[in-house]
Amino acid sequence: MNQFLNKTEKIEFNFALTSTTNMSNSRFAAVEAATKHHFNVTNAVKSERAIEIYGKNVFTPSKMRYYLPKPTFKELESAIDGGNKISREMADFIAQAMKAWAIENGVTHYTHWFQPLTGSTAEKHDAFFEPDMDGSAIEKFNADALVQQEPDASSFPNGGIRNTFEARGYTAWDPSSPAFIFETAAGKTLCIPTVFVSYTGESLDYKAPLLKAIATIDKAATEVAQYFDKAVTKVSGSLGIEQEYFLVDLSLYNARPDLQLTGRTLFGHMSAKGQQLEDHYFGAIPERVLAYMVDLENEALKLGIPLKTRHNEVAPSQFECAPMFEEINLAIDHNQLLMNVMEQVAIKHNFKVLLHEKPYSGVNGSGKHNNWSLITNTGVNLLSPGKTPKNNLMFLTFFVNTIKAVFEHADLLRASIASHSNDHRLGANEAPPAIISIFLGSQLDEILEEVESARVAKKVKADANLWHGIPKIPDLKLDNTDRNRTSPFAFTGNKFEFRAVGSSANSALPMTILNAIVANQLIEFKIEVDKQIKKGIKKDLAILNVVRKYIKDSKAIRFEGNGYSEEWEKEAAVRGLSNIKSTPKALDVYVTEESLTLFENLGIFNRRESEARHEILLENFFKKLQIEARVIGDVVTSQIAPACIIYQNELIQNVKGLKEIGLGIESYSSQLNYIERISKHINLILEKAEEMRQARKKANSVEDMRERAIMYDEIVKPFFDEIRYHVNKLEKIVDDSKWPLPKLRELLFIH
Ligand SMILES: NC(=O)CC[C@H](N)C(=O)O
Repeated sequence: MNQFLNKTEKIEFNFALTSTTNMSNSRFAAVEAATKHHFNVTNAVKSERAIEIYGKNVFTPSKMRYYLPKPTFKELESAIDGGNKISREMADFIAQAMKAWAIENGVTHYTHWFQPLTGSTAEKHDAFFEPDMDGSAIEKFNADALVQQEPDASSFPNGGIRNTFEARGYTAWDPSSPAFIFETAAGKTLCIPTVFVSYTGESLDYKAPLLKAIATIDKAATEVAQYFDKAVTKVSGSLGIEQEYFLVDLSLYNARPDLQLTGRTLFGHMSAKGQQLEDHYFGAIPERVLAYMVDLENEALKLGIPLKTRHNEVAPSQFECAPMFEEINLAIDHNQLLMNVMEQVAIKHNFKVLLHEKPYSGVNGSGKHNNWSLITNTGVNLLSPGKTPKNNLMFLTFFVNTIKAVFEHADLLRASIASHSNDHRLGANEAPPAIISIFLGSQLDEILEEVESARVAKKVKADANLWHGIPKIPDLKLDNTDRNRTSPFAFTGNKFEFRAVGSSANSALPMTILNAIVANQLIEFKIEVDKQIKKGIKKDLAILNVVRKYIKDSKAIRFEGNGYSEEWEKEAAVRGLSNIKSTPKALDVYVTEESLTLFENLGIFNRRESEARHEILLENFFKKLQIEARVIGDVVTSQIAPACIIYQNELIQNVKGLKEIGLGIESYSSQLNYIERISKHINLILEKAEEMRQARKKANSVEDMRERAIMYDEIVKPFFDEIRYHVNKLEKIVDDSKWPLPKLRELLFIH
């Protein structure tokens, strides 16, 4: 019948459905509002032509060229390309150009835009406006304002780095990521990407170490690439970030304190229909969601974020967007910015975007798959099998060095993706497990077997032309390579896909670690190869010898099978691979002597920075659990238990009435059973909530941050599922009209 109604009638029809229910219940008010939102999809949003709006709000090189004197522009270009320092004088020119461009575009304020260790981005706006001596006003922005600002470092996570007497921190301009205009209904702000460091120079953000890792891998990879091609003078990482997310109606979200405060549902009986029919993945995008996506894409494109792909993901109400590849630092800035834009645009559509890795237990979680590769200044993708045998050896070199790096430092990669929220996702419903392994695909797996075999070595030695001995690697088409969703680190034809990264994470951390360990591996590789060359072994053979050795050494990390299976967990243990399931323990590796030395040698983190970061991550972990525990306590005592008691009282009245009119126990035995069950579950949730509070108190009394985080994980967190279990039982028996929280079926299916 629905299909014959027009939109207004549909809305009225739906009101009629809900109006019989208890409207004083905020859940039903939310359901009603969500239904309205569903039927009021705005048609005002239209896909704009990408080539017309792309980069409109970005101070791109072409805009700079327009605003800058020619020699200054040339100087700036080579400074950015070569990673050289920009002089004060040049910075002043750039500041003037930026100001002119921004003001012409209606911008009133500017801000340094940085990525402190809170996980979100930070900004502090200043107006261009300044009063002049004569009582009028001018608009001012100069090199000082562009290059460096001084936010108070003590109010950001700093892991004890700041001295009590010196709370200052500095943000410093990152010229390799272009300034952009962030536009909201309230106005426009010029945002200048910056790093954030303490007064004493230690990094307090995600970007500074990433930039160091990028420089380190550039140097290490360039030196190795020069074995094959002297024209290579620079190697950059490229990154394509797939972003998974959930959308939930804003009214329903606002009626769920758990979603509001923790980003995930802490209670909720699974909807009878979830993802079991596999009918959502790649399905037709719901109209309201498509309107959101189009709006998001328009805004992202204006900011120079090259969004290209959109689709439904596996779980109901789960979606994905993905941009084209970009240089790593830019890709990460864009992803951070994208997450902000996603939230901003969602509100306009009465949606809330959930970036949490596991908003709903029982359906798929969300990842942020990081597709990483290395590209030379000559345009060669070092992880793409080449057309010539010589290129094949180059490919094998970088491919095998990456595998070896992951093998040697799997625990660091595991730590780089560890968070309280990703703990719920790893190993649950289609997400990669906590065991780091690499999937290569059968073709490449076989090729490595062959390269490793003595047969190839003999052939190569016998053949004057070394290249002919190396097995030919066919031109791999992306679509031809097999896929393995169960692998945390999968090769996909011309790049590695680090799938274990969580949807809410800042990719800078996993990318800092990945680039650092691969750089370190390449440095070691070069030392070994050079040693052999010195001994008189031909360069190509020396390379092949070390590659073969690495293939052998790193075998244990390669796994082609089902990463979800129990057998893999057992086999991984036999192979000696770690399976660290909880964050506080996964983080230990950051402060082992080996890691401290590694990061120090590579110039990425000094000891103090590593230790501070470790502490910040632990603190963040336990605080997030602390918030979840508090929300659970509040909701069960002030919403769930009272609602259940009201229903229980109705049942009691019913039983009394039936008794009064002379009916026997057989007429109200079910009611009695319900009354008892409700009492049992209410008592349990209230008791458990109190026990959980005591456990929290105990954990809070522990000084050592690691110990405290572990206690939260081991003695507080287990209550969450226990309480959830009983709440879900109650949800099933209590009168639907009295249930105070929007149910999962409503959260997942009204959009
Ligand atoms: N289709 C997919 O790729 C599922 C990925 C899954 N959502 C994850 O958490 O990584």
